[in-house]
Amino acid sequence: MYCIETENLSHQFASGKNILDNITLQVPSGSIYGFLGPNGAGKTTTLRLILGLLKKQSGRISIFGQTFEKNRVGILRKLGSLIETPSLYSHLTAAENLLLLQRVYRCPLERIPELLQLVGLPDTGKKKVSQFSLGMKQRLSIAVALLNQPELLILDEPTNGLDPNGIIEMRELFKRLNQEQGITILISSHLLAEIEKLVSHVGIIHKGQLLFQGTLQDLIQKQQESSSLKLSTNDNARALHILQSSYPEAQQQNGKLALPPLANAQIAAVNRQLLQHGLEVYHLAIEQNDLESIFMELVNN
Ligand SMILES: Nc1ncnc2c1ncn2[C@@H]1O[C@H](COP(=O)(O)OP(=O)(O)OP(=O)(O)O)[C@@H](O)[C@H]1O
Repeated sequence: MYCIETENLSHQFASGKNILDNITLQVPSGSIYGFLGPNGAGKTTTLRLILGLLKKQSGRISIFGQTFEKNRVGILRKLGSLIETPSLYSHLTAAENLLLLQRVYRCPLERIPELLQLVGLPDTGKKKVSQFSLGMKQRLSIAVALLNQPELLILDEPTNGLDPNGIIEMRELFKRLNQEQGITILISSHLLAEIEKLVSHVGIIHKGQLLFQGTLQDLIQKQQESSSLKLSTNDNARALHILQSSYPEAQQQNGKLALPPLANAQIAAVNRQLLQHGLEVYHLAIEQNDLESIFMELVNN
């Protein structure tokens, strides 16, 4: 069952250009779904449409199995979000900010110190939000998003402005919320490396088109399929000529020769063949693209 499902979601701003083109997003219940794409890809626009912050032009959006337009209030009650700049009262403290919303949501008062502890802001006391760093504001905004005990969290680049330690802490927090409280999390980022240790599912968007959607495992599978046997010798041009008789797909790549991934016996045969032709083999190894290069490959094609 999908917690969020969009079907053929398209969007244009005044320029008339399609910013989103038939996006069919499927976020499984209980997942941590990484929504990835470079700057300007259309991530925020998609998330704003899902949250009803932008008026939908075409396509279908369902959340918790319900059509968004028909069940807006019920859906929003079970959802927490952090989109773009957090809206906080800068002349109030962290606890005062939460207190205001605690009254709106009518949740227990004890939830405030609990949440401040959870997001790593237990000691800000009388400090006003105007004196907070960007990272502290991000943490407080996450506390705000968690106040109504949501079943679904939608977070747009939530680690923006955090230092490396803060990023790790946030990642741990999101993991805990997912594992211990079963909260489904949709999180956007332009850096795969930042979320690959966190997510169970990935969607990759570029220029308004969804280029890939699947489990992280599916993406890793893609990575393994794109591995290659790399070698270098004292005369790569001659080695290439020799190898192309058995492997026509062999090619030069960044100063090395690249062949499809081979089994050990075939690798040994390649080595023997080159030695028999009097070549010196300096390097012979299977190299895997890292996930980041798979992402860049998808985006650049
Ligand atoms: N209100 C708007 N009016 C016109 N164009 C807009 C508006 N909002 C976004 N865009 C354009 O839509 C495209 C997608 O923007 P969006 O903010 O959704 O991308 P993004 O993937 O979230 O990027 P980033 O990581 O930089 O936030 C961009 O080309 C942007 O300039």
